[in-house]
Amino acid sequence: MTLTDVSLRFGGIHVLEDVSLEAEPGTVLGLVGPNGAGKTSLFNCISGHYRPSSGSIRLDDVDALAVRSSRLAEAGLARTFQHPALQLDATVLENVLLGAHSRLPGGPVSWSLRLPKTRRAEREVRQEAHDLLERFGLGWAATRRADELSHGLHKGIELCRAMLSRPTLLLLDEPAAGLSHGEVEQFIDSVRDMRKDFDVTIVVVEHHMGVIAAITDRVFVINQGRELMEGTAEEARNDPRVVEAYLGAPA
Ligand SMILES: Nc1ncnc2c1ncn2[C@@H]1O[C@H](COP(=O)(O)OP(=O)(O)OP(=O)(O)O)[C@@H](O)[C@H]1O
Repeated sequence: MTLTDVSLRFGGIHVLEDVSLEAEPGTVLGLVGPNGAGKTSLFNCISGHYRPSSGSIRLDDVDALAVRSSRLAEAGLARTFQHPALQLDATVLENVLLGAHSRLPGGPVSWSLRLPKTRRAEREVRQEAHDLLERFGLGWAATRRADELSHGLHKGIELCRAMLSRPTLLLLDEPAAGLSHGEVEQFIDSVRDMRKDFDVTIVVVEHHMGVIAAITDRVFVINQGRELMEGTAEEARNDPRVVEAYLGAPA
């Protein structure tokens, strides 16, 4: 994924100013910065929820700004949200299966006719959904209604749903927020596990610097809509400009 000179304005407010960054294939890039820095807005630009005022966004060889946002999943993009958006009255498995919509052959007509091709595809994605739930420690919850489960488990379900679309680029928005200590450990293990077995590039917004240090190859620090620095998590942690941006006073 490559962003070049991405700017975003709402009226007179400059939310992002000439942001350029690159996530190398197969790596994990952390996007960090104080509250209001523009991290979620940048995610919204990549996922097509916001249209930048200028600049370019490329996902591999796809010009993301030339594709309708509803088509970005087919181009390999998946994301999770700060507050998981689940169908609360559906089961965990049904929620995860929603992630497969961009992969299934045919349209609504072939689905309603239940053609052999669509039935076979449905069996395959069900099996994959079960495998993902097992992998992320949620196999036991497959038939439970989502509203019976905790916030931490909702985040795990959302991650399975995103992975079922077989993304090449996965955007995670504050995946560790509101998780218990044990759930944070499980999340870190899940990301390490995903890196081994899936060909996916991950960009993660996260305030929990322990998580950032544990899972990222590089971090991009943003402040007031602009790049502050880029480097390893360790370099960011020791950079006086970053400390100042977070604490609001010279280091
Ligand atoms: N739709 C919008 N209209 C107007 N201003 C917006 C809009 N979306 C975001 N902003 C502004 O853009 C700035 C950056 O917000 P953003 O949510 O991207 O920051 P963030 O770094 O994700 O913050 P946090 O860590 O608190 O989630 C804020 O000043 C916010 O008010």
